[in-house]
Amino acid sequence: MSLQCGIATVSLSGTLEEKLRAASAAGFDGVEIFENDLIASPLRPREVRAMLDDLGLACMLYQPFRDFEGMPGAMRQRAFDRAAAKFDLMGELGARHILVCSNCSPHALGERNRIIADFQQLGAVAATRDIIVGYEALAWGRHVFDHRDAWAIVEAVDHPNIGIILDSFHSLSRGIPSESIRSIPGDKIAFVQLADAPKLDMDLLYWSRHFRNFPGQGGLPVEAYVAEILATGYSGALSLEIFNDRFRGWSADLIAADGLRALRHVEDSALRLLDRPTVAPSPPSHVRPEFVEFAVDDADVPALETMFGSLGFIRTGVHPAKAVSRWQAGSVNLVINAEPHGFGHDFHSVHGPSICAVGLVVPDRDAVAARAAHLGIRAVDDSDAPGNLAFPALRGIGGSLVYLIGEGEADAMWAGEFTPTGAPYDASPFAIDHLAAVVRIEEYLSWQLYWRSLFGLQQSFQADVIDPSGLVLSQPLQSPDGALRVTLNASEALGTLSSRFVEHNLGGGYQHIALSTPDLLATAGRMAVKGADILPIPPNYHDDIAARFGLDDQRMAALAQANILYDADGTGEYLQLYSRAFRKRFFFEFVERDRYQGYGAPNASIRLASQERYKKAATDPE
Ligand SMILES: O=C(O)c1ccc(O)c(O)c1
Ligand SMILES: [Mg+2]
Repeated sequence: MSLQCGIATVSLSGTLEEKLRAASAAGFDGVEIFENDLIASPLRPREVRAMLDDLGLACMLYQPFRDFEGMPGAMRQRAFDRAAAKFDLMGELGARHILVCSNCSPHALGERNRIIADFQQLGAVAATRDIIVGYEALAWGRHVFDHRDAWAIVEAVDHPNIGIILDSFHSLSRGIPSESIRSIPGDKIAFVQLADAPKLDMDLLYWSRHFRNFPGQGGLPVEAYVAEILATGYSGALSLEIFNDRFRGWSADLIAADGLRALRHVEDSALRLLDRPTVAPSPPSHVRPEFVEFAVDDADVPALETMFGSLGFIRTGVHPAKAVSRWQAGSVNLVINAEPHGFGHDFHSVHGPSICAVGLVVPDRDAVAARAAHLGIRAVDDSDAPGNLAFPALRGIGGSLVYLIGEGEADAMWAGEFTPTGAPYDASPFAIDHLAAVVRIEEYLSWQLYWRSLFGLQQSFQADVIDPSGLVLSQPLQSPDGALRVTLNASEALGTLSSRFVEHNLGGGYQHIALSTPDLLATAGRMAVKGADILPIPPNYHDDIAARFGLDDQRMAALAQANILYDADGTGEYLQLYSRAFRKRFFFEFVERDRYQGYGAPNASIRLASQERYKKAATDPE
């Protein structure tokens, strides 16, 4: 079962025409016409209707109609006159449903019987025009600000043309229990608007008007909210109503495509909560990284091999016919792709030396591919696939690829692609801890939705990191068992390392790979012997750590000498060491994680300041 999908025009950037085209191109069934978008448009309502018909979009809702119920004296008649004018307009527009949001006017009377009587009278007018009026409790309404009160009113009104409109933001921002929806019969729900939002402690109106985002991009329990709505038997549309400053400043087409993905995802999750059949396979129960592929050219290969070797990797395989090699340490596989043709080459031409693909192991790769298709995530077909890896690949961050490898298929893949070098294999005991990507600020929420909807990753708290040149946002995402961790970083400030990366790379991409090791001091010692190029950390930092955590002098001296960063979260400890970047692009982090759940956020600004010192180093090749 799938409900119709809608989006409010206020969610998208551009003119009304651009908004409608974007909604149609993304595959929505209809739109909510937001009044301001219509008022500001040169198109007359009939022309909008014609355009909607051409685009195959329904006009699902006209909204908002403000300050209607409980108006005193002459203002009451004005409210009814305004309503009649809007009903006329709806006739031209082809809209059957209108949203009346709870009154915010200081003049509004909170008298319940008056409010009920007003809606009964409005229902009578609406009935003559076959219009359905939905009453929405704004979280900041003057007298009605809770959907339970709105429902009590609608129930008492008891008119077939008056229903309730549920908007997840208004309910969930106030922490109203979603179970309260159970008492509403599905056919009294006139319409459903969905929005998520980051958890912020903020004035409700400001939070709603600037920070809403798509379900699956924020921190509100929208899935359970939708499950309660579906359980009522509601059969109308699910529609996105997002007020977000970044959405207003970004491509309507990209935002609309994300919106449809978000709706499909939230409906799928809600059906799963209800144990009902769904259209798409579930997110994989387990996902872990198997390899990271680097696109370089011939000239880069010696330097990259020197870097990998100095960090403790060993070349264990070479492709029999291609300039492709496999490097291993512990369970980590790195692939160097310097082929003069194919995907890696094309990627390098655009982005320079960079990470062009990651390989992820999942229990059932066809199921993940089918889920991706349902979510509108593009698969890369065989003809443009790099090399001849016989695995489905999906479009990933910055145009890189995500290879899907079935559980138990990796060994055959390596054996089929690479001739072993026979190099003695006593490499460092590394495992991939996390993949750190940097994306444009406008795409920051988009990539969160990608990882959450497709792979079921969960978000933890966003860190605000201070780069010497501005603020960087960092959002960790991880699979429920912690086997795949991704951090997404983005910055509005032009000079930050994140922004410089996006600029040099011509778009987002993976900036560093964090590898875990059971003994970071020993690892650092081995790297020092091999001449690894490590990011120096200033002594002031270690003086502070010594004072803050009371570590003993000997241990502190060893960490300082090895340029290791330290953090503790009350449960466990986290040690971090960074390589210098390769050609100012990507770098490695090495971590020792002892029951610690975070990513060393307090150290990020120290690391960024240390990297900043190399920003303009004259000796660097780029
Ligand atoms: O912010 C507002 O005023 C507003 C208007 C209409 C809505 O449906 C809504 O949820 C909020
Ligand atoms: Mg709303």
